[in-house]
Amino acid sequence: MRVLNVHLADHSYDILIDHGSLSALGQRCAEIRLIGNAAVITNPTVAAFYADTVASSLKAAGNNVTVIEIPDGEEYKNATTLNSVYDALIEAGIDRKSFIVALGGGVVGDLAGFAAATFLRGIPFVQVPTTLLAQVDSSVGGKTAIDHPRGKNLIGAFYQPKLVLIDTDTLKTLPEREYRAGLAEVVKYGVICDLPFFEILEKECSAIQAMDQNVLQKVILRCCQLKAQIVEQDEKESGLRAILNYGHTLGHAYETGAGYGTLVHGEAVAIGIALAAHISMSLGHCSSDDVARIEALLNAFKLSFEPPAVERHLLLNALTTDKKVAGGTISFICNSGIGGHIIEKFLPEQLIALAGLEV
Ligand SMILES: NC(=O)c1ccc[n+]([C@@H]2O[C@H](COP(=O)([O-])OP(=O)(O)OC[C@H]3O[C@@H](n4cnc5c(N)ncnc54)[C@H](O)[C@@H]3O)[C@@H](O)[C@H]2O)c1
Ligand SMILES: O=C(O)C(=O)C[C@@H](O)[C@H](O)[C@H](O)COP(=O)(O)O
Ligand SMILES: [Zn+2]
Repeated sequence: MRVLNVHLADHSYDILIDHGSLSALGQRCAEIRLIGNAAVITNPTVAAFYADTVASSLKAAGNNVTVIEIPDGEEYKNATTLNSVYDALIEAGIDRKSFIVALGGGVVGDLAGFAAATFLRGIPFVQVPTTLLAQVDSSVGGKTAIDHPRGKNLIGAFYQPKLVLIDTDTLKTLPEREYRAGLAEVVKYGVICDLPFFEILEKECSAIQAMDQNVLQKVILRCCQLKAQIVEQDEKESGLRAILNYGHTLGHAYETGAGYGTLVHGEAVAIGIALAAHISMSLGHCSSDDVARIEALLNAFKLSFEPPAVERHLLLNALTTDKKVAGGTISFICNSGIGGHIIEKFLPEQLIALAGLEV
């Protein structure tokens, strides 16, 4: 098992990376004194594969377990679903000594995490991520949220989990499209802060796509390490943490503009990364060779970065609600070469023009 601690004063926690570890969840929770009533929040797709294992493990460790299913899809990461979760938590008698388990991808993790942050003004929660994207990114760092029709993750809280348990075996049932989407966030880490890691991704591209356990676990560990290092320095995104938003400014605009669920998050991020790389080049922050390498890696992971046709006003609307907007200007994350970052500021209209999306 690979173990990584996220050091955050009085709310530090472990990330446990292994294969076949789902059945030890109850024991791992008990080790950090999470025992009593557990509410497992998941969706029908994930539940069909893993809810029994998780519920049995929690019961064997002495918990009463309630499984709460929410509909599957980004289009349900909203206030209506959140309210239905609050109803189910009340119905199940969940109290402040209880805990929530988020079993699923980033949609379940973000919504269940926000439910945990707000229910009874905050109860403990554990992340059990079952997509690659959630294992390398969304389960770590404490961003929890629901979407608003006007923009992604507009209602949320910074609220850290008590534990992240990553069982890489769960990826065996993940659709290929979702696995590929997760690789976009993996590429992000290399581009913004780790050239040697980017080079490993180039070299190990086939092994990663074949889900070679050893290589895969190293990749997940490296992503979690990089994210943890950034979050430890700037938990609530007053500065540095914004670099984790590389590829997301325009990516989120496409994800929202195309309609939630049309592009999955990682696909939108791949589009955003390619656009950010071109903008970085036009500002002199990287070379055309760097852009070609970034695009080649996205291509190698079969990630399309061709932006779909989305009307300009929809992109602009989404950009104006981005959480990085302050005083009308938006902070935009550029890559500096490969492995570095620079933050620029633009008006949303300028950004559309710079990205060549005027038509
Ligand atoms: N909080 C953060 O820091 C953060 C970071 C990145 C992304 N996000 C958010 O995460 C969300 C995207 O997450 P995602 O890519 O995991 O998508 P997702 O949660 O929608 O999961 C993708 C699909 O895979 C299915 N699935 C999940 N695990 C499975 C498994 N093991 N086997 C079979 N099917 C499985 C799901 O039911 C879903 O249909 C977005 O809402 C995004 O905004 C949050
Ligand atoms: O953890 C972060 O910080 C990130 O920005 C990670 C992103 O991959 C993730 O998609 C995040 O939810 C985006 O945050 P937002 O603040 O732009 O909603
Ligand atoms: Zn993301």
